[in-house]
Amino acid sequence: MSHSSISELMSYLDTLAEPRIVLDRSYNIIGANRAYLSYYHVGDLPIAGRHCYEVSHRYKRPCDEEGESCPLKSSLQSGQPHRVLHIHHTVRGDEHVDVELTPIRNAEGEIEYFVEMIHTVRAGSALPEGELVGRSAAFNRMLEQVTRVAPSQADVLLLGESGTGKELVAHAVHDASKRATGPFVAVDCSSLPENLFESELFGYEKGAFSGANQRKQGLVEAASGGTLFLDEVGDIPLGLQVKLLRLLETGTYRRVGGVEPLRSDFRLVAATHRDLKKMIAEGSFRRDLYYRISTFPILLPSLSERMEDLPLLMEALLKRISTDHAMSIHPATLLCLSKYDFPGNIRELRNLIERATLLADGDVLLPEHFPDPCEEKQDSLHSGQSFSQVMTLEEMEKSYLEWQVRNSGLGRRELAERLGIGERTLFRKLGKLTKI
Ligand SMILES: Nc1ncnc2c1ncn2[C@@H]1O[C@H](COP(=O)(O)OP(=O)(O)OP(=O)(O)O)[C@@H](O)[C@H]1O
Repeated sequence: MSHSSISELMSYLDTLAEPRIVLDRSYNIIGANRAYLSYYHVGDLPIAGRHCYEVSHRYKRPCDEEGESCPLKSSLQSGQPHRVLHIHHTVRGDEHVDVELTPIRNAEGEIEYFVEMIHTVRAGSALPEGELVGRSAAFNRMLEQVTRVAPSQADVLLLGESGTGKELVAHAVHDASKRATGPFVAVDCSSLPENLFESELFGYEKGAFSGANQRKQGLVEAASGGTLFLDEVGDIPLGLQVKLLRLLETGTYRRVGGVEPLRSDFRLVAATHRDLKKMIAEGSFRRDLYYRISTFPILLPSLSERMEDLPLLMEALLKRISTDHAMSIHPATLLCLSKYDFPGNIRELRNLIERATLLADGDVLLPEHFPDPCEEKQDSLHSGQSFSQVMTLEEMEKSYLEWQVRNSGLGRRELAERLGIGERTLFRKLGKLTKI
């Protein structure tokens, strides 16, 4: 591509409101549009010639060498455009962004440059101020799927253990869709008794049964123009599954006691913590309904699969709990909670934090305020027993650091300083909490 064609391309990219850069095959930035320059900390040095991973991530090496997927590498290998969700350092702090790379070929058909398009993702947040927060690889994979499916009309099936955030994700799908200004109607299928299910969902006509003094709108009708969220869809009794299937197939339903077929235009987001395939094998869930609702399944990670998010989640949940003074979390608390497996996931974490804020007299949440997960653990190094058994130097170092975090009474910055290492190194050495 000639110099003048690059300038023409750059002047076109300058007219666009979202950040764009042109890269060569070696991650060098050839040019950036105005939106990019105002969105990222570019400093005083000229942008041309700097590496994309340095400006967007502050990495010293390409993303794939830092354990992330690199769209440039994927695009070079496949010759196709590539899209990934990354967290970038922007002027507003760390943000989830949808990065799309499109290869540009020269006259010989070889890839010479790439245009990188960056869209901010508002569905999730890497900062504690957000609603749906997270920054771990497992969370980012889930958010990437939300970002892909939300703008489409496709029905979504959210699969995950109880308390993993299925309702929050259903909201995020709705908010990022074209129906965002329409209603979001949530139905908890597990709490609806079988005899009320139909009348609640489809409504009823006056006189349909004794007590039906006037016509009542059903939830399906209320969701028209928006999203219908069927939580615990696996709990719908078999007899009613066929009625739901008919509604989804034809878009029509009848009020209880009504004859006229009615139409509702909603997008379905269903969720369950059950294993629907196993239920099909056992005969308690209809196969045809499963295929109808599982167009786009999204697996929500359990909290134990995204433990790097623990500090961020704790901070976010603490902000939501109203206390009369600001509270903080002691590093020893983080350490002990990081070893707990949270069967109740984020809901359990929220409840534990709420209880801890009531138990704490001061403004720091200590392990003793989390009695169940943090009950006294055997501290081998402390008791001196460790020296009678051989352990690797790495294990020894970890035990020592854990003991210091628990017993030194120092904050994490101070402790790291006294140990002569950086804060991140301290927590990396401690194991799971790699991204504190
Ligand atoms: N990523 C997240 N960031 C912040 N808060 C979260 C996140 N995920 C879940 N929560 C919080 O955890 C709690 C449980 O979430 P939610 O009710 O969405 O879970 P669920 O999977 O729908 O649970 P169930 O299956 O029991 O209905 C809520 O208070 C929610 O705000």
